[in-house]
Amino acid sequence: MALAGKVALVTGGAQGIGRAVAGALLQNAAKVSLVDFNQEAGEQCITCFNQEFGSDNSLFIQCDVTDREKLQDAFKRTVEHFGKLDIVINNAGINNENNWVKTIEVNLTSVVKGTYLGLEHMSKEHGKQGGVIINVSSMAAFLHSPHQPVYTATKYGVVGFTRAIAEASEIENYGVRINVLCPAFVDTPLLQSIDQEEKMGKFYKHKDEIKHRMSIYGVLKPSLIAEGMLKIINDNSLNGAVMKITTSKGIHFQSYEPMSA
Ligand SMILES: NC(=O)C1=CN([C@@H]2O[C@H](COP(=O)(O)OP(=O)(O)OC[C@H]3O[C@@H](n4cnc5c(N)ncnc54)[C@H](O)[C@@H]3O)[C@@H](O)[C@H]2O)C=CC1
Ligand SMILES: CC/C=C\C[C@H](O)/C=C/C=C\C=C\C=C\C(=O)[C@@H](O)C/C=C\CCC(=O)O
Repeated sequence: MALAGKVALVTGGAQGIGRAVAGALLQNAAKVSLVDFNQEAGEQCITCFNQEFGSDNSLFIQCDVTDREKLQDAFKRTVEHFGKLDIVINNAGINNENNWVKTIEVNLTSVVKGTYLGLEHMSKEHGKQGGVIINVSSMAAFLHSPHQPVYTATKYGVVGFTRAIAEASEIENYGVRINVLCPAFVDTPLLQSIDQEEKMGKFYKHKDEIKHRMSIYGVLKPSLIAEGMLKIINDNSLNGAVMKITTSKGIHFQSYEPMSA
């Protein structure tokens, strides 16, 4: 998919990985709708993007992705503003073992909802032109974190859901490619949650073990994750792909044995 003129909706786009991929999309002449619940971060991000890329190419919509009606409205406002939707990146995520219900709502339930909303606005079954969806998981879906059991579960779930709905899209000829991206540790504000007892709960006493893993596995730059996302968007052959990004192997893909009876 050539990026110039394409319209992307990025949840959690106000900072971290979401902001990095939004900037990369704008640098490639796409237009972006940042959907984030952090009003201050969103306004600061949009101010920077408007200065660098012009005021017609970015939109910030304050929205908690766990509020289904507001998320539905954010998609609707994005299409009303830019006239169409081509790319959806379900990126918003949290690390909160102390409020694991919220963690499931943000990291998994909202990714499912965002995927279905993306299909509503891009799928041929709704008379639309097609598109691409990227759901953000984690390397925690391959190397589970004993100190983040619910976070780990949500990221496993994102991989499984994405692989399944991608095959459904192929079978039903939706015209929408759906892929999942699994980064290792990335240098974003999310990492601060490791030091926050209100986020780690009873696993807080293990924070140094997580930091030890980070020292072993390294910490990636958000720009490399953005590079992986653009690779997925630009490669029309990718559907149901599980991209992994690690310091040891860079951007690579998980392979799976063909399904057999
Ligand atoms: N930072 C890391 O080490 C890794 C992060 N990831 C995943 O990447 C994604 C992005 O994470 P980061 O950029 O690192 O985090 P971040 O905390 O820097 O940015 C996340 C953004 O999502 C927004 N957000 C959180 N909950 C929201 C909600 N309910 N509604 C709307 N917006 C919400 C935040 O306001 C923030 O702007 C997450 O799904 C995370 O699990 C995956 C692997 C590694
Ligand atoms: C507060 C931050 C919380 C979570 C951050 C992130 O979502 C969690 C990451 C968990 C595990 C990261 C593992 C990283 C592994 C590597 O970097 C690889 O180099 C290890 C080598 C092989 C992995 C085997 C494989 O590729 O399947």
